[in-house]
Amino acid sequence: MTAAVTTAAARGEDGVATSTRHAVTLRGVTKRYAGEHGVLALDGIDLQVHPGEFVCLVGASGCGKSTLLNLVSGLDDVSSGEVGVDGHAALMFQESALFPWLSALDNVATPLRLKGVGRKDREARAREYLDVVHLGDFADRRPHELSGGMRQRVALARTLATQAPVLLMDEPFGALDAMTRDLLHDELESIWRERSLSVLFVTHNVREAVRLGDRVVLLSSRPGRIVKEYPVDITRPRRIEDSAVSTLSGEITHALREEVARHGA
Ligand SMILES: Nc1ncnc2c1ncn2[C@@H]1O[C@H](COP(=O)(O)OP(=O)(O)OP(=O)(O)O)[C@@H](O)[C@H]1O
Repeated sequence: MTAAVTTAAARGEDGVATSTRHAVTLRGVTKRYAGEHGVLALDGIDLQVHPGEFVCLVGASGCGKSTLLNLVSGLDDVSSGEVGVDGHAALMFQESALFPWLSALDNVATPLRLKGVGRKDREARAREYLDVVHLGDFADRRPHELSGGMRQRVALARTLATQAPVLLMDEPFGALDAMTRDLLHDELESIWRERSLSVLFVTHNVREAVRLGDRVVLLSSRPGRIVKEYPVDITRPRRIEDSAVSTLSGEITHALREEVARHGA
């Protein structure tokens, strides 16, 4: 599913709004889940995404990547610190979670319907977004009639239909084969540039992070803390197999391995 939130200003732990100049801002964010053992998922996260920037977040399984996106999207609340989004943010998941009984067109039109956009308008706009992801000829198909890659394209079109300037992407291509993923990297990159979006993209795949990101942020094992940020100064367009992508991916993977070993995960 796609969750869209509007956050005019940062939300602090006390619920008091403060202004933000970045697309996404996290200041001293800590998240502890309630329960008998009170899992500390994130600890003291300071992170900004600049307007128009593509930031990738990598880290070991369970380090709190999804938790961080949920906090930014407003699906969950911080335990302390503050999180802010300048405008709207839309969240896209690994599993497209399309409504199986709706056509591709109606799936994409759903956020517009929820916003109260009339039928004719929302169908015209949903067609436009399906064209953006090259699925204009598949508007009437239902999810089970589409491949995994096509379903993720529909989910991407639905996320874009929210018209959010900030995209939060939680392993959106994790379940796809390498070739399809490669195509979707190209498509996402051109959509991001054409629409000047700000993207916070979570992945397990360090190469994917270096292929896509302006910056890669490495999180430690639980509790998630920022270990290091890597600017990616590799000229675009990039290919995942480029030697410069391999070299930086190797460096980040080495740091990630050390991090995992330190925590005995
Ligand atoms: N609702 C919850 N209640 C209690 N603990 C939770 C909850 N959601 C997540 N956790 C715990 O918080 C930690 C961080 O989880 P999260 O899903 O954010 O990690 P992740 O980095 O996205 O993991 P993965 O890479 O495996 O998807 C994990 O230890 C997880 O078990």
